[in-house]
Parts: sequence; C-alpha cells; structure tokens
Amino acid sequence: MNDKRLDNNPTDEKLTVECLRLISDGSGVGYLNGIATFVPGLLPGEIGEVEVYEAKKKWQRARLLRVIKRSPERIAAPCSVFEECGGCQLQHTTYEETLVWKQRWVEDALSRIGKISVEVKPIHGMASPWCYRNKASLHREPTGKLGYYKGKSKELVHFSECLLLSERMNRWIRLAEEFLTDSFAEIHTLSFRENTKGEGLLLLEGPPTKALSAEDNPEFFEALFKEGVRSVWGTDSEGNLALIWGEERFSQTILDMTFEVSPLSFLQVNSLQTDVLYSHVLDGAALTGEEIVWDLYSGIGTLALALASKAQKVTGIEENPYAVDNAIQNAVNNNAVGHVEFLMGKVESRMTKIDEEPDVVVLDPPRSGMHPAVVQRLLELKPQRIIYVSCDPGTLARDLGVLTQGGYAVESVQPVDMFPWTMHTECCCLLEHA
Ligand SMILES: C[S@@+](CC[C@H](N)C(=O)[O-])C[C@H]1O[C@@H](n2cnc3c(N)ncnc32)[C@H](O)[C@@H]1O
Repeated sequence: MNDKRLDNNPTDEKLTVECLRLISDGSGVGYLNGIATFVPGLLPGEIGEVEVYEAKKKWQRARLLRVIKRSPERIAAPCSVFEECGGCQLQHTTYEETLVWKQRWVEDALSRIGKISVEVKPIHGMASPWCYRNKASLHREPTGKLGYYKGKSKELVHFSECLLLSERMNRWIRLAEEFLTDSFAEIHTLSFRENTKGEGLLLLEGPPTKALSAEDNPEFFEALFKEGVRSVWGTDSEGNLALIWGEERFSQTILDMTFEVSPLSFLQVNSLQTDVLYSHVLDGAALTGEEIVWDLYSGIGTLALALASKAQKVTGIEENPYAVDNAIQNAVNNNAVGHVEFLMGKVESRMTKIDEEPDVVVLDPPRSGMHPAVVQRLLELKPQRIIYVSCDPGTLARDLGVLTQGGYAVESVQPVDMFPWTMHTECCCLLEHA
C-alpha cells in the first residue's frame, strides 16, 4: 500500500507545501492532497518546495529543497552544522519563537492526550540561551576525530565549536582530538562534564579490553589538567568503572548546596535552569516541616536534600547504584542525615515495600514517564500533593490523565526551557488530591 503511494508520488517529484504549524519534534507540518506532510526546517506561514521520502497511508515525511515564501521568524542558524547535526532542531528561528512553540506543545499534549483543561503558565526561558550544557557525549572515529551522531543514525557530524557548550568544554574536546590519535584506540565515546566552577570530568568508554592508564598518554592528561579537567574515568580490565587519573570526587553546586556526582549518575544538563526548575518544585511542595515526603527517581538526591530541611522526613528511591551512593554521601555532606533515606531499586517494586504513607510525593521519571504500577500505587496512597517533573510532555500528559481520573486536580503547570534550541521541554506540575 505504502509502496503504491510512493510509486504514484516518486521521491524526486518536487511538490509545494504550506506549513501550518510546528509539531513537537520541531518539523513543520502542512497538507498535500489531504495527507499530513512533515517537513523538518519549514516554519509556520512558509511555503516550501519539498520531495517526499517516506509515505504512509495518513502521513508522509518530506525533505525541504527550498523555501519559496519565507517567515519573518526565520533566522540564519548560528551553528554551521545545524542542518546535519541531530542535536538541535530549532536554530532556524528566533529564541522567542521556539518558546512559543514549546508552550503550545505542552498545552496540546495536556488537552489532547491527558484531556486536561488547565492554564499552562508562561514558559520560563533563558536570558542567554547559549553555552548552557554541562555535559557533552562525543563519538569517536578511528582517526581520532570526534563528533555527534547525525539524527538517529550512527553517522558522525564533526564541528569546530558546539554553541550549546562553554568555550572551555569546546577546548577540552579539541584537546581530546589533538592528543587521542594513537593511544586509547579502543575508546568509542568520550563524555565531558563541567561544573559551575568550570572544573571538568571526562569519562572514556570502550570495550573492556585492558585497564586504561594515564601512563599511556601523559601529555593528554597534563593538557587537560591545565584547562580545568580534574579527573578522567574509564574501565578496568573487567569493564568496571575506574578512575584513571585525577581526583575521585567531582561535585556540582545546585541551590547553594554541593552534590557529589559519579560519572555514571544522572545530573540535570542545564545548571542555571536547574535552580529555576527546583525552585518551582520547592514552591509546589509548600512544606511546613511536618510532612513525610517521597522523592521518586531521586538520582544523586538533589531534590530530596533540597526538601529535607523543610520536611519531617524524605525518602528517595533510585535504581542506579552509583547515584544512590552519591545521594547517601550528599546527605552527609549537606548535614541531612536523619532527615533522609535513600533506597535502591526500581520505583515500581520498591515503593510497595515502604511502611509509611507520604503526604507529598515529588517525582522526576525518565522520558518514558511513570510505570503504570507507580501511578496505581500513588492512587492507592493518595498523597495530598504530587509534584511531577517531566522532560516529555507526551508521557506527562498520559500519566496526568490517569491521576486526574483517580481524584487529583492539576493545580499548575510550569514549563521551563532546560534545552534551548532543541525540541525538548521540561515541566513542573503540581497536583492536589480532592
Ligand atoms: C530524570 S532523572 C531525575 C533525577 C533527579 N531527580 C534529578 O533531578 O537529578 C531520572 C532518574 O530516574 C532513575 N530511574 C529511571 N528509571 C527508574 C526506575 N524504574 N526506578 C528507579 N529509578 C529509575 C534514573 O537512574 C535517573 O537517576
């Protein structure tokens, strides 16, 4: 059936489409003979010449060949590899316009998927939306060249400067390209992290062939140290995480608290906006000091510890053992021992074994949202307030739909732009039990 349509509509045929809106992957959408046609790079109000490369019964994807009528919101993408690189989807329009669309995507998801009628607060954008990422994962070619994957492919896109990273982190990447040509040949991925002090951590990933050693390339480590990198991690001969060189502890400051983070633990990638996001969580939780609080998907304990001084007790649940170790140490470092407990395991199974009933639940699941068993358990426990932090409006809307049918009201939805120029949007939602 699909092939037949493609036969009737050969891929090299040039067609004209008018873009009506942006969908949540950043593509423009218009209609060709009543078929929804998704065109990355086309903006609302624009007319584009396109060619279809994938056709289904009800929708098709097309490649933009040229813009015939231009939107006043179109800008020249500041990044020279924007069109090839999969990292950003929205650099062809103004920052203000990207915020307008992110706001709409949240509103649409909540009403269409969740069937929720709520006024979404204006998105909290960034005053300066560049150089915000504190983490970069680069893939490596045998030549030593580093790059990002192009879209969902394994094709590498090289760049001289990524505008989402600090100048310092871009320099670390150049150093790695310069020095890692012959040594560490088996390394296929390099992940840098930078904290708010400008200190860095590097994780080298590859197959567990032999233990990595700083002796194999001392010039590289010296050069990194001069530029602020404080530790390099890799694997030992059994494939376990091992410090190759430098300081064991790497920490990040959030809301004036200090958190140790292992190379394999989750950390919010936008340091400035993390404070904004967490402030909304603290406001939503509205703690008086009496409450039993759960922090589900607690990572290195950032939210749990930010809440601890205002609660009777906070219990965090997290499946990543490195993150749980960090959280336990972070409780000691931030004088919260006795107020917090961190449990390791999957939220869906671990939460059924806790012998206490929470008044307030804060949760920040991965993009896939909550496991259905977690939603059901929350409906049984009926905490008075739930603060749901989400990086995916679609799964957020799905979960909120179930919670609202089970007796919760969505009191507020606050989008925060944690990922400028990309299609991603973070939200902090407050729910109250009736
Ligand atoms: C989006 S992060 C949030 C972490 C933390 N709240 C923060 O702001 O840094 C999600 C966390 O959930 C953990 N996770 C993912 N699935 C899980 C599950 N089924 N049970 C427990 N933890 C899970 C991940 O390891 C990660 O640390």
